[in-house]
Amino acid sequence: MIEAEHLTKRYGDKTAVDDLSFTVVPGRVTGFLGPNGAGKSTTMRLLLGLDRPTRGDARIAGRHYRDLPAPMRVVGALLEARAVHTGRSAYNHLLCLAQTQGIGRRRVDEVADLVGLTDVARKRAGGFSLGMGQRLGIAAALLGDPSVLILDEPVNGLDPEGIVWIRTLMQRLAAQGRTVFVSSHLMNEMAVTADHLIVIGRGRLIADCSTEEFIERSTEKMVIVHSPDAARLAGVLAAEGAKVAPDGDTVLTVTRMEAPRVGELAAAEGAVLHELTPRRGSLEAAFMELTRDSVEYGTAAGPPAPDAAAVPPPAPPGGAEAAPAEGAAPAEQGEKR
Ligand SMILES: Nc1ncnc2c1ncn2[C@@H]1O[C@H](COP(=O)(O)OP(=O)(O)OP(=O)(O)O)[C@@H](O)[C@H]1O
Repeated sequence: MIEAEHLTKRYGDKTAVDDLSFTVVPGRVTGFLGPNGAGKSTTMRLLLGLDRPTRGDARIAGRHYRDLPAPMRVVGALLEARAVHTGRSAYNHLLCLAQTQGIGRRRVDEVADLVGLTDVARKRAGGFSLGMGQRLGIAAALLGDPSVLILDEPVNGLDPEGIVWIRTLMQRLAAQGRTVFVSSHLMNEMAVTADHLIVIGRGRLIADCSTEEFIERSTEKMVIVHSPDAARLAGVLAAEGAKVAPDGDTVLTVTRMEAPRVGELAAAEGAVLHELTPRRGSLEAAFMELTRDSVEYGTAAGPPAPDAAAVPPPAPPGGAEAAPAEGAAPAEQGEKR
């Protein structure tokens, strides 16, 4: 378990983390989200004892990081900054880390294999691509077979195959009963990876809930209807309280009404349906909505519009109402700044 209690970090006048309290429990992947500068990396550094809180407490498995007797066996971490000895081979990098904690060569071979680095393990880590570097960092995080994983942007630099691989790995580690705490800016990826979310903005807690609840809280569910009788159906649905936005002659985006009810009304009207698809809002749209006031480094034009699934279509003509829509033992990690 990871626990933050009234965690606060100030750098001069800047409050990077502001009275943050949350718990990350085992058995699920918990996503850690927030706009740029929200305080995610600082929080992770505080958890890992790389920085001292100004106030509050951060514990892993019930202890401060510095009090863990064999930290790598309890918590594996991948932080954004890469901290490898560039002249050393990947294998030797892992071996050196392992030796600091009495971990044997067999485990080094195992993790190199697990992250798909066996073929290049003897190559100089300094020549690694960003994606290979991430894999090496993840291998280092896993060395001690820890029950807690703290991963800062692990997907960074990975190709599509690598992204699927890390997603599957995180889900497998959580299913084994481990605590997996992962930050990312890739909303589509988090939507399919994280069961639970902790969202912060300007160092403060914005949400601590399931991914599904987070999306439902701030986006509207919608139903996409394809029908050759769309115009007639739009009137019927709007009269029954739905918000209907036509898209061309045959497509309707319906909100404020569930798919079964749309189907029933279509049947009663004798309207032919070619498609009736319930669609939930996107995590990206929910994130934009809930963090709107916390964006520190926004552009003058504001954040870009969320994806189509959640964008309100234009007002329809005629009648129908418009719808809205490294592992390294952290001590091995370099300072981010
Ligand atoms: N060592 C430091 N000295 C001064 N300010 C810092 C330091 N570390 C972080 N900050 C500031 O604290 C705030 C939070 O930074 P942090 O890197 O934790 O955010 P983040 O959520 O990880 O951002 P990003 O998503 O861009 O990586 C930022 O405004 C940052 O400039």
